[in-house]
Amino acid sequence: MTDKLVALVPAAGIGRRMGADKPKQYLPLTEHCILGETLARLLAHPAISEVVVALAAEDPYFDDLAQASHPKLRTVIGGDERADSVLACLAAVNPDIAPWVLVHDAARPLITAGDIDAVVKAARAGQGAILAAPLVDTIKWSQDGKRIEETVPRQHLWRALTPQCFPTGALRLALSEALAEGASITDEASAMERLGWPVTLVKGRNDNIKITEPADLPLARWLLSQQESC
Ligand SMILES: Nc1ccn([C@@H]2O[C@H](COP(=O)(O)OP(=O)(O)OP(=O)(O)O)[C@@H](O)[C@H]2O)c(=O)n1
Ligand SMILES: C[C@](O)(CO)[C@H](O)COP(=O)(O)O
Repeated sequence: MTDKLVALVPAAGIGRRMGADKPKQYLPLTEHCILGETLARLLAHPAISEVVVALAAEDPYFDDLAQASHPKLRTVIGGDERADSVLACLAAVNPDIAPWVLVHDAARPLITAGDIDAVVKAARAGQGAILAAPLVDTIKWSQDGKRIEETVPRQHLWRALTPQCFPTGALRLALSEALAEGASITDEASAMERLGWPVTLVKGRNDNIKITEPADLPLARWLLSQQESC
């Protein structure tokens, strides 16, 4: 891997669905909180030269993290939506120096070096790639969330995960345009898809969960113990 690769970490969310007394990324997980564990893994990866983290304005927690003063780490102020936070990170990256970025949710602390390598390799072999997981359940469509309208074929459906790896300049353009046009953008690939950009799917590990609700915390701790015994 030759070109400089910068990791962008949106970490400015409030964790509404977690319903804790602080944003979920600061809840304890290992010896680190969720964000600390995510950053420790990204900072330890040899292909990642820098990590840019988007934080909420006046975040009172970040400075207490062990990783806060790491020389490879920079912080920016995030925005109202995840895409605004990613765009704020992108504004801090020079595409001439770092032509590729790797966007990874703070809330996915179980990311492994192997999955990072796989998505970066696929991205560079094409024009961008994301980790994803094929759906394994039978899928129902319901308008009102009560009565089933139909069963949807699942064979072409995937769940988008992170990291997602794209050329820096193209991603900045795609996100800026999408937000300017009021599109709902919940991951980087969806901004690139709007421009007809080819995005490669890379099957990721099942343990790369996004910690979203209270039950995800004990699950994440158990998955972590299984990674440690691998
Ligand atoms: N304005 C926002 C919203 C989200 N995020 C980040 O985007 C990632 C994925 O978002 P999600 O898991 O949905 O986190 P929250 O938005 O905090 O959760 P909720 O939707 O339950 O409030 C998280 O690392 C979160 O901190 C962000 O940087 N800026
Ligand atoms: C990017 C993402 O992690 C893909 O699964 C996810 O879309 C971000 O979380 P959100 O709940 O959609 O903001």
